[in-house]
This record gives sequence, C-alpha cells and structure tokens, in this order.
Amino acid sequence: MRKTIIAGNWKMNHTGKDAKETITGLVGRVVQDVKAEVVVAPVFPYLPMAVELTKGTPIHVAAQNMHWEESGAFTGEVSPAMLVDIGVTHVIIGHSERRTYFNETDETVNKKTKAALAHNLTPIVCCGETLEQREEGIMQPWIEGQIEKALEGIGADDLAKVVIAYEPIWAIGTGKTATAAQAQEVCSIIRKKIAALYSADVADSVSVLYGGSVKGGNVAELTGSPDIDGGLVGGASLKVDDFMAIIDNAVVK
Ligand SMILES: O=C(CO)COP(=O)(O)O
Repeated sequence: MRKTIIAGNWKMNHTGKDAKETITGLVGRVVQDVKAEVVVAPVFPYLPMAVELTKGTPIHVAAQNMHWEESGAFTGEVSPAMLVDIGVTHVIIGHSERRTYFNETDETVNKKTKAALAHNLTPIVCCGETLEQREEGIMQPWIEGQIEKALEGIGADDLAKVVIAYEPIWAIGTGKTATAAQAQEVCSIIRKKIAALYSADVADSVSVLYGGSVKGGNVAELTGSPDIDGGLVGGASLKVDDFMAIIDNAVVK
C-alpha cells in the first residue's frame, strides 16, 4: 500500500537559529507513531544539523536538489553520495522553481531521478503546469509528457520507490490552492499515465503528492481524495504550528 507523505520544502528560508528552532519544535511534537511519513527539506548548510536533530525520530530529511554525477568539476553542486554520506534520505527533484530559474529540464530531472534511485535516496519528482497551459487546454498532455520523460528508463521495481509531486505553478506561493477536485483530477491523470507506462499495480504503489498553498485548513479535503497521498508544502512548512496542523489533519488512507 502506498504511503501518505507530508514533506516540507523550506526553499531558501531559515538561517541556522530558525532552522534549529523549527526542527527542534517538530521533533518535540511529531509523535513516534505518526501515520504520515514526515519529511523536512532545509537548505544544504543545515542538512547535517537536521539529520542530527531528527535521529531516532520519525522525521526524515530531504535535500531540495542535487547533481546526478558522482563527483568532479561541477562547481557549486552536491552529489547523491554526499547526501547519503550525511544521512539524508529524500531529495526533491525538478521543482518548478528549479526548472524556471535554474534551467532544469525533463532530461536533467530524469538523470537526477535515476541517480537518486541508484543511491537509495527517495526522489520526490515534481511536475506541474502553468496557468497559461491550463487555460490553453494542454494541461493533460503536458503533465503526461513530464511524467514520461522523468521516468524514462526507470524499471518497475525502482518505480515503487519514486514519489511524484503535482504542483500547479499557478498555486505555488500564491495562496491559490487548486480545488481538491482539480488536484485529484491531475493526480489521477498521473497515476493513469504510470499505469499505462508500467502496470496498474505499480501505479497503485506510487505516492502522488499535491503541492501549492497546502495548509492545515485544506489538507484534509485534498488528502481525502483517492489519488492524493500527501502534500509538498512550502510556506506553511516554515512554522511549527502551521506544519503540525497539516500533519495532524492529513487523511491517511
Ligand atoms: O512549491 C511548493 C512546495 O514545493 C508549494 O509552496 P507553497 O506551499 O508556499 O505554495
């Protein structure tokens, strides 16, 4: 059965003191038998601290990005082995902000997803359409194309370890949440695409998250939808109370 996952993407927020306070606050409040898998993704410099503070707790630590190569002349980059070495277990790949501001492409997303799997890191692979694409009526082929290209060459056994996050670009940081019906529609499109590429069983084992203005007040309706298995949370993951409200109200199916 697939997992429900609540992952907090801090983006480029929180310096050391705030990062420490936030993680310590979560550690004090996320109960040992929490039903959802809880993940936090601070910026690179605080990953070791996050790993240290969450040891022995149910909270997992994710990086927000990585390179696909093992090592070498790639100034400013971090490799999968380095993340594993410090105890990171998850990695966000292909967030729309990375695609928009840092020229990530479906091809690099595919390389990073394969590299994450090769290192036993759980890749949280992001996809999503712009408002223009939605209004033009090309949302479905766009999403299906992103999924197909992200997963190209990845075997069925590995796919069960992949997490997909649907984040409509128009709902990120805008306060505009996709309605549960809109989010469910696209998460179902994603699952059907995976079923077509692999099998219904494989598709059923993949967690598909929704991201875009997720809050304590809307997470129950979103995660209550049949194909939405959790949330990738930006702004509301920065404050302990807000993130806890999401963890506590998420529906674990
Ligand atoms: O981009 C997001 C998470 O990766 C969503 O951000 P917000 O929750 O701030 O809309």
